[in-house]
Parts: sequence; structure tokens; C-alpha cells
Amino acid sequence: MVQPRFGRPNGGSVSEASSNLYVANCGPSVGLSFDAISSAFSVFGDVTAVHPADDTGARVVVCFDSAPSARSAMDALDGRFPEDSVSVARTASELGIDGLYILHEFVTIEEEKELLEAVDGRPWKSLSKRRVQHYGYEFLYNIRNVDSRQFLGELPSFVYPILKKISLFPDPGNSERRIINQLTVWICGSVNEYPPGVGLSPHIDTHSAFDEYIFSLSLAGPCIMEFRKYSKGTWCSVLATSSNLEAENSGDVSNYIKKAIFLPPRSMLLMAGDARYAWHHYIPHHKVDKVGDDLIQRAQRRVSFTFRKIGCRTVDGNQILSFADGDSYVEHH
Ligand SMILES: O=C(O)CCC(=O)C(=O)O
Ligand SMILES: [Fe+2]
Repeated sequence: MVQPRFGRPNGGSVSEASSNLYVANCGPSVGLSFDAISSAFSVFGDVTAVHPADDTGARVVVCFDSAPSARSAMDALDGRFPEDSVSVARTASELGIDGLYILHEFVTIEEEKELLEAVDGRPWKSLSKRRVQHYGYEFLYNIRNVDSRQFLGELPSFVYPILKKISLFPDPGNSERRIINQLTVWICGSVNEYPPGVGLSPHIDTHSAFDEYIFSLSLAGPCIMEFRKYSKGTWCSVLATSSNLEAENSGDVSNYIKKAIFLPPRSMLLMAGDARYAWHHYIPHHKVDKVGDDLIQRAQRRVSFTFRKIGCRTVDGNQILSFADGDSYVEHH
């Protein structure tokens, strides 16, 4: 007999927001493992535990780390269990999102090792669930923008081979947007380290701070990246950032289409066009990803290098200009 851990709200009405969600028709006896339940609900926020609600095996309590996450799961699901059944593509053409490209084995195992050693030799900045390093310009998570006054210096030399390879990336855009022009000083880089199971909430990288092309190199461990396209009028309200801030799941969050792609270590992802602007991207908080018939365990860590071009106005309204010789300056208005 499972001891009841959670009581009913007093008087049967929910007067206070709770971070725990009671879910019926859900559990091992209806074919859903606690891990699967945890994964499925984690698109709404961090799931801290899934407990049997009683001994039927068909009712559970999903515990989130915050009441708004529980609320958004409840609002979105409205009685339905989230079937996390999106099939995960392995190639961009299988995925079918305009502007999304993936190149496998973009770096060698040796290069991957050198890149990881290089970042591990430098200080990390701790965010709530992951660690980051910023190069080029500081990204300010509180205002979701780049501060052009905080130029951190040129990108470190250990990323030069990557920048060189990026310049050889098949250019999907027109010639005026040739990536080679962006390399000298316009790119700023972030290195994100995700512990096992930790993901990233749905967001669109800030339009005003970053230009169209966003490159993300996956190292050390695999994960999947999911994409959501909200029905008209909805995604603007959840426009978030390249930060670890939780997406504001306001609006009709259940009204979207979803796609997913597998990101193996050493692969390079390019988001441009629709992939960059029309779809939210995120990394679901999973310990295991289902890719076709394979169940792929998340590794001890995944480290991603994200390269963006600072091309638009920054938080202080200034335009960052750059020159081919590697100098840059900020034009004041
Ligand atoms: O880790 C990744 O591959 C993506 C990171 C990301 O989307 C971001 O930092 O905006
Ligand atoms: Fe992003």
C-alpha cells in the first residue's frame, strides 16, 4: 500500500498555487514509466519528482520546481496526457524546417577533446541549472540582450579552426550574407554546459541582439533539440531569449506543431530563416531520448558552442560595426 504523500486541497478547491500536479490515468499500469512521465511533463518546467498517488499504478503526482510550471502543464493539457511522441529526425531534410541545417562530424574527436580542454581551463559562470562562458560580448540574461559596452575581447584562438570551418559551411543565404564576412569580430560565442538531463526552455534568440545565422556545435554528449511553431499570434507572446530564463508560457501554449532533431556530439547545427525566427527551439529535460527505435542516454555532460553574429542594435541602442582587419567599434546615436 502506497502511503499517501499528498492530500487533497482543503474544501476541494485550489486556493493556493501548487507546484504538484495530480494526474489520473497515468502510470506504470497504463504503460507509462515514471521516467517517461517525467520527460513528457518536463516541457513545462523542471520536474523534481514523479510519485505514485496511490497503489493503482494509474495515478501519479508530478512535482514541478515551481507552481507556474504546474499551472502551465495543467492549462496546456486540459485533461490529456502529453504524448511525447514526436518522431526525432536524424537529418535536416527529414526534419523539414526551412533554414535548418546540420552537419555531422563537423569536428574530429581530437578537436572535440581540445575544445573541451580549452573551455575547462577557463572560468565558468554558474546559472541556475547550467554553466556558461561568454566570448566577444557579454549576454545579459536579465535584459535578454547584449551589452555592447562589455566587449570581452576577441574570440579565443582555440575557436579559430571552428570559425574557419563555419566559413566553409554551405551558405544557404544570398551572397551578401556570406558567412566569411562575419567571422572576424562580429561573432560572439557562448559555451553552455548542461549536466545530465538538463535542457533549455523554449525560446527564440533575441532578434534585436543577434543577426540571422546561429551556429551551435554539440560536444561531449548527445541530446535532441525540439522546435515548436505556435499558431498565429501566440509565439510572439512567448518570445524569449538565448538565456536560461524560463519561457513565459503565456498564451495558448497547447496550440503548436512540434518537430525534433537528434544532435550527436561533434555535429554543427545552423539555424537561419524560419528555423531562426518562426520556430522556438529548446532542449527537453530528458535523461533518455528516443530516436527512432533507439533509446539514447544523455551523457554526464553536453557542452555546446553557440556562435552568433551581433548585427543589430544592442541594448543601449548602439550599432556595432566591424572591419575586416579585426577592429570593431560602436557607433553611438
Ligand atoms: O545548446 C544548444 O545547442 C543551444 C543553445 C541555445 O539555444 C542558446 O544558447 O540560445
Ligand atoms: Fe537559442
